[in-house]
Amino acid sequence: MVGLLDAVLRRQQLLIRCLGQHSNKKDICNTTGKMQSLLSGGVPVSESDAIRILRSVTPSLESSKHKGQAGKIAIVGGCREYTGAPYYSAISALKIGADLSHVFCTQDAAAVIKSYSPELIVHPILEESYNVRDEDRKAISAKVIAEVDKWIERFDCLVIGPGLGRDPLLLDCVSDIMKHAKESNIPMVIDGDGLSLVTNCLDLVSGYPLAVLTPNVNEYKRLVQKVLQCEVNDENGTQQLHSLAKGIGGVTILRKGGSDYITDGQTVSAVDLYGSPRRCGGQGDVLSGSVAVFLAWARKSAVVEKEGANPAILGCIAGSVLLRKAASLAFESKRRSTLTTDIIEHLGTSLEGICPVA
Ligand SMILES: NC(=O)C1=CN([C@@H]2O[C@H](COP(=O)(O)OP(=O)(O)OC[C@H]3O[C@@H](n4cnc5c(N)ncnc54)[C@H](OP(=O)(O)O)[C@@H]3O)[C@@H](O)[C@H]2O)[C@@H](O)CC1
Ligand SMILES: Nc1ncnc2c1ncn2[C@@H]1O[C@H](COP(=O)(O)OP(=O)(O)OP(=O)(O)O)[C@@H](O)[C@H]1O
Ligand SMILES: [Mg+2]
Repeated sequence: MVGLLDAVLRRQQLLIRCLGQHSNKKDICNTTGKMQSLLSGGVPVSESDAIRILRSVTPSLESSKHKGQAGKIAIVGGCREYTGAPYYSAISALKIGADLSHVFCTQDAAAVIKSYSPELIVHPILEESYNVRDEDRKAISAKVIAEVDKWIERFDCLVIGPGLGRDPLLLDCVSDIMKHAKESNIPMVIDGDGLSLVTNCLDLVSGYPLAVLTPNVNEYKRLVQKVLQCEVNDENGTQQLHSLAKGIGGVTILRKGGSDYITDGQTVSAVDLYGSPRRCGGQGDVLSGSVAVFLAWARKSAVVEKEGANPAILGCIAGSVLLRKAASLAFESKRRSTLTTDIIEHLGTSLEGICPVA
């Protein structure tokens, strides 16, 4: 993989981070067969590279391990309007192999999310403005952060934003949660309404290498406008993505779309393995939960601890590849009626196909 990255990225004078053995450019073009769909300069991750990355970060299952060692993930999201998004993200984390998955959401959302699955640990602690008198806002914010603080150090990764909504009081509380997570060195995957919060307050993530932003087309456009003060330009797409990551400062960005582009401001990788033509809502939420697990696993893997690879990049590549494999399997059987819940049902078999349990 590294040889290919070198060959293509040297043109852009980007610093390459080494992950292992490389195949050559021709092999990778043949494997993906989609070079023309990539932004110029984006480096496609071949199927064999993807498999190597997934295997390098996925931990073995051993009877000596205790509950929690395979990952404790928390989703901050879920409000009156949206209960599906935090559920998709949280259940995906469990289906991939995390041991515990928590959801911090509003009271309205909590009972609904619990009813989807007994596997999730749901904390009904967030508050929206409509439910709170002005004079109580400060006390409510303090209560929310105190509740989250009881747990935060135990988590291996937070996902901020799936179905969070845009209520100002709620977003103020989530800003505080993010500040505490940063102080405690907890990785954060930021998606959906979390990205709207971050776009309006870049300080929440800037300079934090354990932050991963996963914008869709709209979220990316708003980030580019805010940070680079220009419009999205796909003619120069790789360079623009690179500039965006640099502009925010030290975060990793996964730009979602027909191909997923991933950068930490140094390398730009592209995942364009075939997924599914169904664009049902919720696939980005599955991705956020998946990236959270793989990022948490990657931090403890030899490729990060001994070779110094960036766990955020590995987590993004692994999450993107697995989602696409699962979407492809779901589409094979469900065709036009494929839904996000069908894709979630294929996460386990997709990972088992690549990293079988010994
Ligand atoms: N079941 C649930 O609970 C789910 C809840 N979710 C939660 O919803 C919240 C808001 O997230 P979001 O993604 O809907 O908001 P945003 O990015 O503003 O997009 C809004 C509009 O942009 C457009 N549009 C989208 N893609 C486009 C494209 N490729 N190219 C062009 N246009 C495109 C499209 O507009 P339209 O086509 O309708 O005009 C779309 O409707 C957030 O909390 C999220 O987590 C979701 O996770 C889904 C499952
Ligand atoms: N045109 C496409 N072709 C193939 N795969 C795509 C395409 N667009 C998105 N995807 C895949 O779907 C995943 C989710 O991307 P999407 O742009 O739908 O996110 P989103 O809008 O945040 O989703 P959500 O509905 O969960 O909010 C991406 O990781 C990507 O792999
Ligand atoms: Mg989304």
